[in-house]
Amino acid sequence: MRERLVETLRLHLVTDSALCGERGVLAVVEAAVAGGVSCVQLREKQLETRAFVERARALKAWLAPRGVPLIINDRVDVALASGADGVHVGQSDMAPADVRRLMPGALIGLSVESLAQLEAAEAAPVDYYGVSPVFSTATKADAAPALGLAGLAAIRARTARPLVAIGGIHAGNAAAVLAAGADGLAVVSALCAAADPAAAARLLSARMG
Ligand SMILES: Cc1ncc(COP(=O)(O)OP(=O)(O)O)c(N)n1
Ligand SMILES: Cc1ncsc1CCOP(=O)(O)O
Ligand SMILES: [Mg+2]
Repeated sequence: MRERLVETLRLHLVTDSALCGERGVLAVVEAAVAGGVSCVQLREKQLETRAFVERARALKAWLAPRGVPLIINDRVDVALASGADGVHVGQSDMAPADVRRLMPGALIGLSVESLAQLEAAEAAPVDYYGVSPVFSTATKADAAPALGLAGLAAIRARTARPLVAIGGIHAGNAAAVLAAGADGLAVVSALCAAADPAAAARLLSARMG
């Protein structure tokens, strides 16, 4: 069961519509999945609710027949309305226990930015942690200070739960992040800003061994 979950979380595309540009989010998702992405998180910070639900439904309709789960960032209402597979919440978003009550069978991720947060998170009903951010990143302006590989390793040493590393990850450092204890990698700019997201996903997958 854990192995199956880890396989699902292995290479996680987190979308950014500005970085996807005129190609659109769906086209970038399609290319990234063709290149080996195993899970997609739809992250929309500006979109109005109705458009967010419509985009989520369109992604879900394309991803479901391909067996790739769709996770919604922040918004349980959007996840429920679109039939998404899961929700990713951070430390100030809806509490995981409330997400679990609303979506009992969902895949739930929680961001962990420090050892203190990890200690509190261990009692939460979640499936994986987003270890955030491993490296500094321009993609998220309000990200916590970077943990570095040593910070990731310290979290690895204190939990058996699956860890998805995020923040500044690309083909050049993917192997080192896995070696420090991550089970999966989540990337935004390395895929959404790539000229060829399918080739970028293939390269990342190859570097992950
Ligand atoms: C896999 C993964 N890990 C961490 C995050 C960050 O979530 P959060 O801290 O809630 O910040 P926002 O993404 O909402 O800006 C994530 N999205 N995915
Ligand atoms: C959403 C998010 N959460 C923590 S860092 C981050 C952004 C990661 O973006 P990138 O992969 O471009 O560094
Ligand atoms: Mg959030």
